[in-house]
Amino acid sequence: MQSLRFKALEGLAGVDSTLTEHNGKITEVFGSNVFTGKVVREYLSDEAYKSLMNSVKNGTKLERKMSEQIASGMKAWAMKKGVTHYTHWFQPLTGTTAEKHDSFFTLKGDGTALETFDGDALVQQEPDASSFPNGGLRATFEARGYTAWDPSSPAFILEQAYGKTLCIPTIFVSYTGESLDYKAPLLKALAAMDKAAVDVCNYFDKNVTKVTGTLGWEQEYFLVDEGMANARPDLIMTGRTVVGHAPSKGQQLEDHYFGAIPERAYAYMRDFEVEAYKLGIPLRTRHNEVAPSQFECAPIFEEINIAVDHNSLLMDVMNKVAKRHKLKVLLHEKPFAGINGSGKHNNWSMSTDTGVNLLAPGKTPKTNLMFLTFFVNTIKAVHDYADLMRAAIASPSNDFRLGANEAPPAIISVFTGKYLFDVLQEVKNRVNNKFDEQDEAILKMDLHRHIPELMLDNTDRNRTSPFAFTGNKFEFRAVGSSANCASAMTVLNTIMAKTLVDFKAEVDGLIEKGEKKEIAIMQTLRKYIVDSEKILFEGDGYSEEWEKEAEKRGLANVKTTPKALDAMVTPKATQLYTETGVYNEKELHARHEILLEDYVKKVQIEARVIGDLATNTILPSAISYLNELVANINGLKAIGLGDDSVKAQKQIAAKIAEHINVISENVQAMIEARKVANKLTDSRQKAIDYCEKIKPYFDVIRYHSDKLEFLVDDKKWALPKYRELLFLR
Ligand SMILES: NC(=O)CC[C@H](N)C(=O)O
Repeated sequence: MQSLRFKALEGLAGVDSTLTEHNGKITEVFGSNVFTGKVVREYLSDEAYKSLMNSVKNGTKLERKMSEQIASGMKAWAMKKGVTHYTHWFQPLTGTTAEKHDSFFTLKGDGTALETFDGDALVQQEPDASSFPNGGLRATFEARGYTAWDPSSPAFILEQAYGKTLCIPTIFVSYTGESLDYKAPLLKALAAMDKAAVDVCNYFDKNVTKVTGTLGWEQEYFLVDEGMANARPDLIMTGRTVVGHAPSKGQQLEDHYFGAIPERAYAYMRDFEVEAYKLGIPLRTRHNEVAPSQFECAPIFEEINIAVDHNSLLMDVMNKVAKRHKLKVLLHEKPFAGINGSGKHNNWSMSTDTGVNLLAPGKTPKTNLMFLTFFVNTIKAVHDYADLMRAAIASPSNDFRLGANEAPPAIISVFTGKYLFDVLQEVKNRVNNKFDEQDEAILKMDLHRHIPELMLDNTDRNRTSPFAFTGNKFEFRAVGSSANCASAMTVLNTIMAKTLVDFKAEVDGLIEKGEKKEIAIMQTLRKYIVDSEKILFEGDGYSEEWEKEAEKRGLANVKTTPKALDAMVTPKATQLYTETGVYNEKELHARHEILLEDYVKKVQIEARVIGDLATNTILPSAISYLNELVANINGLKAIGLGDDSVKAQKQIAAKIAEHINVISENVQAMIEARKVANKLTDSRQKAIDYCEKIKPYFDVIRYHSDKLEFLVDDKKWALPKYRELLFLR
């Protein structure tokens, strides 16, 4: 029987990349499936509209009467668009989105069939949630979980080939109120940051009443022909290739980055973009990324909560649309060894309701000082809680990516660019005890005039930095491509909230002692710069010198997830999260537990896939070729040829036999190691065991398998090769 690999290779030629989707203006479709803007006005009474807007802006609870009206408006809108079902749409800790559809259809007591959707159904639902990760928060016998409407993220309609569903973004909490999803803590972190930042803004501008966190993510991904992906059980089961000999040509010619987009990928992009536009996801850019078959898309930045929802939604849409194009989209951080992995760089900033981006250098001395305040506080926050930033991006898949191929290392540092680095030094050197308001120069530092220099730093930005300032925002580059941005954003906004609260307390303290406000701010900023400057790093994050230097500076370099997660449950983290109200202690421990379990399960699945592939795919190919060689060697000898004539074949046969042995032994040893690890009851210890005792087998098995791939007759190799996966489309 022909192997799937060769069927897939044959099938490739028949792929049609014609573009059939919407080709008109984006504005014609943008937001057409979202209950927002004009349609909300159209379908709601003035009263309901006002109370909804108020709830969106200030997080106030909606009166029951209002939610009835809103539900009825939403239903009318959705039904006009052909929707039959609705669902609460949420983001449990599985890493994917969740939906459970209910129809509008109902039967009344007298048998009348009606379509209904009331306020209760809008506001709260009780999905049977026993099977979501909960880290011990709920026993299965009391597994009730609630989804509750988040009015700040608009409802939308998901279109599938056979129907349309009204989706209501919700948070997901346990019966006892603990959060079980990504969104609930994120909303709390954003509220904490808002309050703390407004208080600090008011030093400079009394009119500021709200500060919103903003996020612009960049989604990197790979595209592989579906037929070929189907012939790689590792890609299907784990999202990455666990074996694969390096292709002769990889990314060394640097010819893919920003190159002409291949027709098939382009058709796919256009198609998912249109779907995204309908959902109000403001995609703006698309391009080829560095690795062959790697691409990126990015939207215009949005309010964090919405941006997070949009990214989760887009990942779903990308998966679905890929099917139509007979493609498989890989969102894994490192689908292919040896070439670039995929990140989801999170561009983060904060902006005021007076229209000021707090991380953009201002035009006047006053706004400059405000910029400097938020800039330095961010650096201080990252310095003080670098371990939590590391934990926020920890996942088994991101572990493969960090530290190579333009992905930052595990050491958390901040890149400011030379100009601002010098400004910080200047503040440090000039703001001393004698510093007073006479020192005009420093208070009136004209950062705005230096924007060209800032921009230069920005374009020259450091690709090895996990957290880089890029002119008017920070780019958290360490976030992985498959991650839910909420993890990174919850941490960042929480640590920002806490740092700003402490900052304000210090400044107020100085003011109470009679210090002038600007001087008090400057002095506190100087202190913060001194306290946190060891986190600043402008050089090559991959270099050995940096590893050594970072160690000298006392910066952590935690390379693996199980240990990186320790940071979540330290007394310092507990204090941070309880003080800011983002997690209570129970929730924190549950989350830690969930992430450890997730680690174990994912590494366990990989180990199984590697064992399976080695045993029933790789070794049989090698043995079959070995049989041919042996037959040939015997045949040559039988016709009277001497040892010399079979020399090369004997060498090849010996090598193949050796690789077969090593693989087989290691698969066996890995299974034994798993049995030991599986008996451990402590999740942390189990995760560490999986990381340190089981994962090392992956590399050994892979090494020998890749050698076999090189030696064995190409026709006998069942798994599509890197050169095919990466270059044929
Ligand atoms: N050019 C780039 O920004 C590459 C980034 C890289 N793919 C990463 O893993 O983050």
